[in-house]
Amino acid sequence: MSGIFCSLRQLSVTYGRGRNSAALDGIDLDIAGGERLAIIGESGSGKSTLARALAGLLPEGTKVGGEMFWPSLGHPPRPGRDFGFVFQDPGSSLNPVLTIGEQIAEGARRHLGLSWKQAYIRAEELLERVRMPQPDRAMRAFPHQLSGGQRQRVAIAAAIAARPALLIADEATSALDVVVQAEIVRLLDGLVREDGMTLLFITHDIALASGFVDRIAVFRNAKLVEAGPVRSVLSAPESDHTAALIASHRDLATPPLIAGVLP
Ligand SMILES: Nc1ncnc2c1ncn2[C@@H]1O[C@H](COP(=O)(O)OP(=O)(O)OP(=O)(O)O)[C@@H](O)[C@H]1O
Ligand code: NI
Repeated sequence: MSGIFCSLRQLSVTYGRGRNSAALDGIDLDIAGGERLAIIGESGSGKSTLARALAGLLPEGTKVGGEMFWPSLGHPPRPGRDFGFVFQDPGSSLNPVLTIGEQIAEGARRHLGLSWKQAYIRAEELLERVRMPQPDRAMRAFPHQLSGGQRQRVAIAAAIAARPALLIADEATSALDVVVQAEIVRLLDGLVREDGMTLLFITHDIALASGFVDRIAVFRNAKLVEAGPVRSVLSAPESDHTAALIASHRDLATPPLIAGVLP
């Protein structure tokens, strides 16, 4: 897939009641179909607000200005169908009283029009794709019986069950230890490549993102500071803020990371 997947023009978002400062202010950004785009920024810079705006998940009473275009979809994305969301805490997206199999199958059944039987077969295939150990047993397990990394694999399987065009990972690896973090990043990278999905990888960790994304967009105080290919942002950042973010990760300067940590 290529071409523009989504165009933002002067997108502004102000949450309702008692807030007069914008959470996003005049954002111009194009997202190409099939690209892996990292959204980087400090806490409160507006990263999750951008994800919610794209997904149409802003709370009621939020003021939205500017325009959003979806040239290839032709309509705003439908939750669960056109995009999948993976959050920091899979506990919040997984239902504690449903088996892993039930929750993954539900999305496939509803959005792809499969029978329960077909949906269960697809759910087990998805658990294999996210490299869940013993997928047949995992189908019958409940979320609390899994480790944090395994729950995140399940959340990813559920997010891609309906073959979305866009996958949004919002701090999806932040709660995991570095080894599991690297595994989940490698998994996401493989899945979006295989399926030609567009990936929005939201993180405060520029080093982690730089290892596998195509482009980086840096946010600060509701504004887009700069956006560009990983190499140019890392080697010649336009803003002092980006330079400072890079400087705080000395290991970013080492060639293996720039060349990609993922062989
Ligand atoms: N539901 C909400 N109602 C009111 N204000 C909100 C709401 N959600 C976020 N904000 C405010 O909007 C601004 C941007 O928040 P946002 O969650 O987008 O930042 P972020 O970059 O994702 O931060 P973090 O890295 O901590 O997740 C912040 O000032 C935040 O307090
Ligand atoms: Ni956030």
